[in-house]
Amino acid sequence: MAVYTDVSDEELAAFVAGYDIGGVVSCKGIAEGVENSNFLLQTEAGRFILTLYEKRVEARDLPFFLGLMEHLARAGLGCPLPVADRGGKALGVLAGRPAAIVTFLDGVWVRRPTAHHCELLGEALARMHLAGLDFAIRRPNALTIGAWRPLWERSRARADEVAPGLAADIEAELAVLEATWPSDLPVGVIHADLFPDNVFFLGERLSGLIDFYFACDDLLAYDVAVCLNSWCFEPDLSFNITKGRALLAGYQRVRPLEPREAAALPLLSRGSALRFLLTRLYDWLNVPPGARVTPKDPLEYHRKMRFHRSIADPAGYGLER
Ligand SMILES: Nc1ncnc2c1ncn2[C@@H]1O[C@H](COP(=O)(O)OP(=O)(O)O)[C@@H](O)[C@H]1O
Ligand SMILES: N[C@@H](CCOP(=O)(O)O)C(=O)O
Repeated sequence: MAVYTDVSDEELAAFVAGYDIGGVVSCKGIAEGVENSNFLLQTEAGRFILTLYEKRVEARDLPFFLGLMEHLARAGLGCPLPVADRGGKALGVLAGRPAAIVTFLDGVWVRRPTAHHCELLGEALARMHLAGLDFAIRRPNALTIGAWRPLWERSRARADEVAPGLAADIEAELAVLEATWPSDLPVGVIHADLFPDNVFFLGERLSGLIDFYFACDDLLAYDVAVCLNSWCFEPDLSFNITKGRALLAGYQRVRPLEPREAAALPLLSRGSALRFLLTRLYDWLNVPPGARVTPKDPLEYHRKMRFHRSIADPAGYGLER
C-alpha cells in the first residue's frame, strides 16, 4: 500500500472544487505502488487518479512529467491525461504536497506476463521512444550512473545486514560500471520504470502506460534493458529467453536497435539491475514511520545483476539480427 500522506475530507473537497469534475463521491487509497500516494477518486464526472507526489519527485520536474503525458497522448499512445483545474493548471497543492488529477486508464496489469505480452510491451516502448523525440522539455536522468554512488553511500554501512557479502559485490559492480558505462548511444525520452505494474492490458490488447514519474532523457537502449529485467525473468529468477526474444522483436519492429546499442545490452542490463537494487536497498532500510507501503525485495535485483554478468553477447537475451 502506498499512502504516505493522508488527506482530510475537507481538504479534498476544497481541492476538487477547483476543477470542473463535479463533487467528490468517494476517494480510496490505492494498494499498489511505492513512490507516491495514489487515490482512486470518484467524482460526479467519473473516475480519476489523484496523486500526491512524495519523496523522489522534485516539484520542478512535474511540468516535464505532466507535459510528457499530454505529448504522448496527443501522439496516440495510451496514457493518462492530466486534468487542468479551472485556472488551466494541471499541478496543485494538497495536504502540503504537490498534487495532480489524471484521467483513469482502463485495463489491468498482468502478474505473469507471457511472451505475447512482452512483444506488445516491446512495441509500445519503441513507439514511446519515437513519439518522445519531438518533446520539447528536457530532464536529465537523476538516477543514472553518476547518481548511483551517492545513493549507494547512503546504504553501504548496512548492506550486509540484508545479505552477507552484498556490500563488496555492489562496490565491485559499481566500479566496473563507472569505468565502462557508454555515453555515445542514441538518446531520447525514456520511461525508466516500465515494469509490468505500469503497463495495462484490456484482454490481449495493450491499453496504455502509466507512472511517468521517473521519465527523463537518457540512452534509449537503457529503457530496453529496464524492461528485459522487469518482464523476462521467471518467479524463480531464471531468465526466459523466449520472452526476451519476443520483447526485442516487438521493439525492433518499430525501432531497430543500432548494432552498438545491441552490443551494449549486457552492460546496460547490469546497470539497470544495479539501479533498482540500490533504490530498493535504500527503501528496505528506510521505511518512513507511519507509511503504508510494502518495500520491494532488493535481492531480486542482485540475482538479476549477477545473471547479466554471465551474458557477453545480446544473443543471450534472444536478440535476432
Ligand atoms: N491513470 C491511472 N488509471 C488507472 N489506474 C491507475 C492510474 N494511475 C495509477 N493507477 C493505479 O495506481 C497504482 C499505483 O500507481 P503508480 O503510478 O505505479 O504508483 P507509484 O508512483 O507510487 O509507483 C497502479 O498500479 C494502478 O493500479
Ligand atoms: N519499479 C520500481 C519501484 C517503483 O515503483 P512503481 O510502483 O512506480 O513501479 C521497483 O520495482 O523497484
